[in-house]
Order: sequence, then C-alpha cells, then structure tokens
Amino acid sequence: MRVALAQLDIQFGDPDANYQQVEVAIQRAAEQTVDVIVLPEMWNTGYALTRLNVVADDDGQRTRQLLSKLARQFRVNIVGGSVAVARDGHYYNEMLVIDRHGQLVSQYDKVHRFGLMAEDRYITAGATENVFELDDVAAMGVICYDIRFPEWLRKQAAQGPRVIFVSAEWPTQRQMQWRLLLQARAIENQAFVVAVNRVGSDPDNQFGGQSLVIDPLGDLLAIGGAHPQLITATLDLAQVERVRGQIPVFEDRRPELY
Ligand SMILES: NC(=O)CCC(=O)C(=O)O
Repeated sequence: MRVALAQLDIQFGDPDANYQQVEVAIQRAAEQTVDVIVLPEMWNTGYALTRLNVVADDDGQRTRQLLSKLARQFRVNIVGGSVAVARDGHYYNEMLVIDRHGQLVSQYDKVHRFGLMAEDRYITAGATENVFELDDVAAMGVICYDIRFPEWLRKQAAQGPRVIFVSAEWPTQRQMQWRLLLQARAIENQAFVVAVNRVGSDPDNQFGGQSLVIDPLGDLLAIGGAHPQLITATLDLAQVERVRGQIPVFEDRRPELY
C-alpha cells in the first residue's frame, strides 16, 4: 500500500481557499500513483470554532462531493482527514473515508474533544468506531487528541486493522509527545501508523508538521518537515503478520483482567 500524506497549511476560516488547495494536493498526490491519500484535521476551516455557523460544511455535502469526484477521477482512496460539519444544529469534527470508486466507506466524528483548543465548547463528540476496509485491507482512523486514549485505539485495533490513519492539528509545543504517542500506538497495536499533521499557524497556535509514517515495530518510515509538502511511503503490509506472529500480543491479552 503506497500512501501520500498531504501536510497542508490550512487557511483559518476560509473554506473556499482550503477546498481549492485540497483539490490541488490530491491531484499532485495522484500523479505519484499512490493507493491512499490522507488529509489533516479540520482542513476546511481550521479551528475557527467561533465562526462554525458560517464556515462549517452543511451535512458534509461539499466535502463528500469533492472527495468522491476526485477519488473516482484518480481511482484513489482518500482518508479525508476531518472537516467541520454542521448537522441538525450541532457541529462535528468529522472524518470521511472515500474509496477509489467514490463511495463513502466510513464516517467518524472525533470522540475525544480537546479542551485546550476549546473543542468541548463548540463540537459535539462522536460515539462510534471507525474501522473500515480500503482495497480489502482492514484499517481504522482516529483524529488528533484521540491518540492519547490507547484503549480507544486498542478496542478497534483488536478487530483486525493493519493500518491506523491519524489526522491532526497538533501544535508545535507538544511535538515530542506527538511522535512518542504515535510510535507507542504503532508498537502496542503492531500496526502501521500513517499520521498527518498540518503546518502554519492560526491566531492561537503554531503547527510544526512532522507528519509520520511508522511501521509495526515503531520505526519511522517517513517524517515531514515544518513546511507544506506531500510525504509518500510504501507499507509492506505483510510485516504486520510477521510482527504479530513473533510476539502475539493480541492473543496474549487478558481482557478479563482489565
Ligand atoms: N487538535 C487536537 O486534538 C490537538 C491535540 C493536542 O494538541 C494534544 O496535545 O493532545
């Protein structure tokens, strides 16, 4: 599985500019013949939470239309990062996953809201899992702060995913935690982690990129810089079985004790 991570500088509260740059990024990634393109968190608006009534995507329609069209056009799977979505009087931080045929294969609302960036005041939390298949490969997706909750990832990883996709807007001052948390999630779940962070800044935070591709042993396959860029990597999916065969943590678990 060849993946491309679109490490973007998201324009604060400017959906038109962001939909345009995502279209360009997907075109560029598709030119590199990848299987999956991954986008960052809240890429349509950034954390413009006080203006969600104006900038959030109504029922995710604009996002679904654009990503489905591009997925079909370039025959590429898209883990659509997350976008701010307005639905039934609530706002969600929502990941849409679209397959090569343009079909929506999963829709996930961020479960853990990050209070330090005021998400708990504006965003409604999701309550459903996000396990799906792309090209017959079991995968799962979480959003940013979710990675601090290993039990949430484990619950889903135990269902078979070999790749964990992560979309984030993770500020620079906790960059070291970003890398260590992701490496830990890869090692404990013996899965690939494909994690894309944004770059640039908003009125409250700076974002340092360092998007990561990590193998099931925790080794880094690719790491982004602090500027907008496309990062690509190839995942040898058979490595998951090799690693799980050697140290069978999923079989050795004692869930009856914890
Ligand atoms: N957007 C987020 O969820 C940020 C999470 C974060 O920065 C953290 O330290 O956790």
